[in-house]
Order: sequence, then C-alpha cells, then structure tokens
Amino acid sequence: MHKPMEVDLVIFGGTGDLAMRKLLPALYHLYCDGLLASGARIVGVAREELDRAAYQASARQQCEGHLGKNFSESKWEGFTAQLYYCTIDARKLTSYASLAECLGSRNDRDRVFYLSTSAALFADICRNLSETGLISPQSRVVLEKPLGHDLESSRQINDQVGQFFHETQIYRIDHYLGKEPVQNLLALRFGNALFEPLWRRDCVRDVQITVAEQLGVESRGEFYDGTGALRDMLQNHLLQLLCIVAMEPPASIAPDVVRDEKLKILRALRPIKGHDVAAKTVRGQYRAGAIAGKPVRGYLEEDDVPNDSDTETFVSIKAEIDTWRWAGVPFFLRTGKRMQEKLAEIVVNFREPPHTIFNSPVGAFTNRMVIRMQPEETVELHLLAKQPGEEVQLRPVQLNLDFSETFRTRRLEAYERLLIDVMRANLTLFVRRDEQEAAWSWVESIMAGWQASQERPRNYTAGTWGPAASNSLMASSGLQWHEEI
Ligand SMILES: NC(=O)C1=CN([C@@H]2O[C@H](COP(=O)(O)OP(=O)(O)OC[C@H]3O[C@@H](n4cnc5c(N)ncnc54)[C@H](OP(=O)(O)O)[C@@H]3O)[C@@H](O)[C@H]2O)C=CC1
Ligand SMILES: O=C1O[C@H](COP(=O)(O)O)[C@@H](O)[C@H](O)[C@H]1O
Repeated sequence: MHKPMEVDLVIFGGTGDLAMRKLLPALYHLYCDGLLASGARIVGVAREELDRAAYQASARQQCEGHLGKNFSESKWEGFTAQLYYCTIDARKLTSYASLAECLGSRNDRDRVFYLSTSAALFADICRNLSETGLISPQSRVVLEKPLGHDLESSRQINDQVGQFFHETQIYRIDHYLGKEPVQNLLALRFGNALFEPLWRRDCVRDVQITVAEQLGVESRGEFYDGTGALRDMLQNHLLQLLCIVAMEPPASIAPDVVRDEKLKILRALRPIKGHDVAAKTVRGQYRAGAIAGKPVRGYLEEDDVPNDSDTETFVSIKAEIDTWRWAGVPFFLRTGKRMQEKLAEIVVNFREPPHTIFNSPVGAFTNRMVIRMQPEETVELHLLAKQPGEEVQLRPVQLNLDFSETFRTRRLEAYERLLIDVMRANLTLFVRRDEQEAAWSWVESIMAGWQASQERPRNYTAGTWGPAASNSLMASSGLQWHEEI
C-alpha cells in the first residue's frame, strides 16, 4: 500500500455545495481509512468571512447529514484538526497573502489547488496563485466540470490555466472515471484474455450505454437550463464510458498510454452533422409525471427555468466508431433526468449464433454482457442453458458477479478515488486536454444541428424511459433498448 502523501489541499469554493456534499465527506472517509496523511492539510477558501472554528463548525453541520451513519464524533474531531480556512476573493491578488501565510513558505510540500468554483474564476485564481509565488513544479490543479460550454470556451479555459500549470499538473475531473465499476471494466477487459477475441465487430452486434437519473434539476435550474443533457452528461461522462468500452488495449496503465487510446476513439467517432442529426439523435424534455409513485412537476415548471425553455433533459444518440474493430457496430448512448429508474449501465449485445441445432426457439435472444454501475455494481453474462428435463429446451440464464458481495470491503466513492489519485499525482483517471477538446468537437456539430432545426425537444413523461422517438432510433437499426427486451 502507498504511504499517504503529506500535501496541502486548497479547495477554492470550500463553502460551496460540492465541497460540503462530496469533497469534505470524501476526505473524511479517507481520513477514517488512514488514507489521508496525518501531516496533510485541507484549506477551504471562499469570500465569506469565517474564522477557522466557524468553518469547522459549518463543515460539521453540513457534512454530518451527508455522512449519515458514517459520521463519528471522535473521528470528525481528528479530521477537523487537519481542516483550515482562508477568506479570499479569488479575483483579488491582495487577498492571497492570507493563503500564502496559511501555507507557509515551504515550497517543498506538494500543493493541490482544487478549483471547485465557477470556471469563470479559474484564470484569475491561477494567475493570482502564480503571482503570489504559490505554484511550484510539484503543484497540481484540479478543474471541476463544466469546463466550458463548447469547444471554443473550453480551449479558452485550458489556455488560461495552461499559462500557469503544465498539462501534467492539470487534473480535469470526470467523476465517472472515479467510479469503481468503471475501473473494473478496465480490469475485466485487460486483466482477462477471455473477452478480447470477442470484443470486436465480428462478435458484438451493438453496445448500449445508459445513464438514467430519477432526479430532476433540483436547485440547479438556472445552471442546467444553460447546459442541457448533452453538455452536462454526454459530452463528458458517457463519452468517457464509451472510450473505455471501445479503446484498444493500452500497452500499460500509465496515464498517457491510456489517454492516448481514449483519444483515438474520440477522434474515430463518425461526425454527426447535417441530416444525420435528426436521424441519429433524439432530444427530450420531461413533462409532469410520477417518480416512484410520487407526482413530480415538469421541467418547464421547475424553479429558475424559463417556461418556454427548449433545453433538453434527455438525449439519445446512435454513435459509430470508424475503426477496423468497430466498423458497423452502433453504440447507443442515452442519458436523462426524471427517468423511470436510477440506472447506469453498459450493455454489450453479442451477435446471434450463425447456426442453431436446437428446436427450441427462445425468441430474439442474444448473449449479452451487462456492466452495471448504478444502483448496484454487477456484471451479468446472459447465456442460454438447457432447462432440466428430458426435452432439450433452452432457457435464458445469467452468470452474475456482484462486486459488493464478492469483495466485502468498503467501496471507495468516486471522489475518494480521484482525491487519492490527485494526492498521489496519478493522472490516469483524469481527462487530458486533447480528449476533452475532441469530445467537444464531436458534440458541437450535434448542437449546431439542433440549433439549425429549431425543433423543440420531444416531450416525455417524468418516470418513463424518455420520448418514444428514442425507441424509434433503436428500431431503425432493428434493435431495442435493453429494458424492453
Ligand atoms: N454541486 C455539484 O454537485 C457539482 C458542482 N460542480 C461544479 O463545481 C463548481 C462548484 O459548484 P458548487 O459547489 O455547486 O457551487 P456553489 O455555488 O455551491 O459554491 C461556489 C463556491 O465558490 C465560492 N466563490 C464564489 N465566488 C468566489 C470568489 N470570487 N472568490 C472565492 N470564492 C468564491 C463560494 O463562496 P463565497 O460566495 O463565500 O465566495 C462557494 O464556496 C461549479 O463549477 C460546478 O459546476 C460539478 C459537479 C457537481
Ligand atoms: O456530473 C453530473 O453528474 C450527476 C450524476 O452523477 P451520479 O454520480 O449521481 O450518476 C448529474 O446529476 C449532474 O447533473 C451532472 O452535472
């Protein structure tokens, strides 16, 4: 096991929702598991005038609820001994003196600057840190999403941050890469020889990637309305999942080796533009409906959402990858809010046997591998087996691997995993600039097509699997979404 690193972790936006809901709870868990070095310091930064004790008290009050039964009074006491606070207006150079004082003059300590604020502040933060002399070659910067709104704005942010940090110091968060099952997919594909010969166009018929949420836009209506499902989820999380499913075996797990392979996939995605946008994409917006039996309002009635908004809360896309391995295999991507279930899964549907010797048709059965990330972490292999009895009667059966059953240890939450990796300076699970820009470049022509068509998103009732057109998208390839089979 690695020795935890004695870093100073400075969280800009240290009083914000993300810090209180995810980052501090993740760090608390790492502390409890002995994965936070006793000499590490966590420094929350925001404009609010608070002294250290007041910040610690506020963090406790907010994190306790999020930690639930994992909260322990004594452990929290120990954890907060490593928690500090600095009042800073990120835009004002003069206010960084207090941070310099808090961090001290030791430039030999690794410093991690976690930018959990609006990206509009990133340039000022980096410049002011530099001018205060707080960036050393060991320093790292973590950038929260969204990194821009389109290719141009993401380039601008990357250029600004890049003036002060080398690419190898920049950790772009995609929290889906921190999810244990996503890393398991790497293990499954590249730790076993079994799947590699099957993992290609000769054997795979189609791949379906679904990330469905039951939540609506909650209190983030204003942010979400300027963003939509394509930018919020598909451009980053779903395309990263697609890369991990589709990439060639990397020669090693070294960050740039893995990221090079992902980049090749992003660059091999066939552009969707012109008439293809209508044929290969579906966007939707939820109307009032019910989630788990409880009525919920429609998107246009949500707080801070204009009542004529045409922002999509659902998107499904038929993507194609122009490589020898994947030519002719459609990759269906789908994500949405207020859907029937909270579900994140990758379904690999294999081709039918070329010839059957059994007089026992079981309908349109194909072998299938289902890698489920949420709500539970499982891998299912769907096969046909003979039903016991004198007749040869085939029946679908499943080989199930439930990771929480198999490995009875606590699973690291995505932010825990990613924070460990930032502290250890491991970039493998972070997105490189060229990957991010390739992803923006691919979604941009879809956004342009939607804008040009001026068509409103299709309605779907909250609590369903999205608009009917999403099923038609599948049907046009003679296929069905996994849950319909
Ligand atoms: N919340 C979430 O679930 C997720 C959030 N993100 C991203 O993370 C970032 C933070 O989100 P979230 O925590 O929700 O946002 P909040 O609005 O809850 O928090 C913003 C934080 O930034 C601080 N801040 C704002 N302006 C300044 C400034 N000029 N100088 C110093 N600090 C400042 C605020 O404190 P103060 O006003 O006191 O200065 C506050 O601590 C955003 O980019 C968001 O898109 C990404 C994924 C999920
Ligand atoms: O990045 C985001 O992800 C969440 C969904 O994350 P999950 O880990 O709960 O699946 C989504 O709700 C949010 O809109 C988006 O910004």
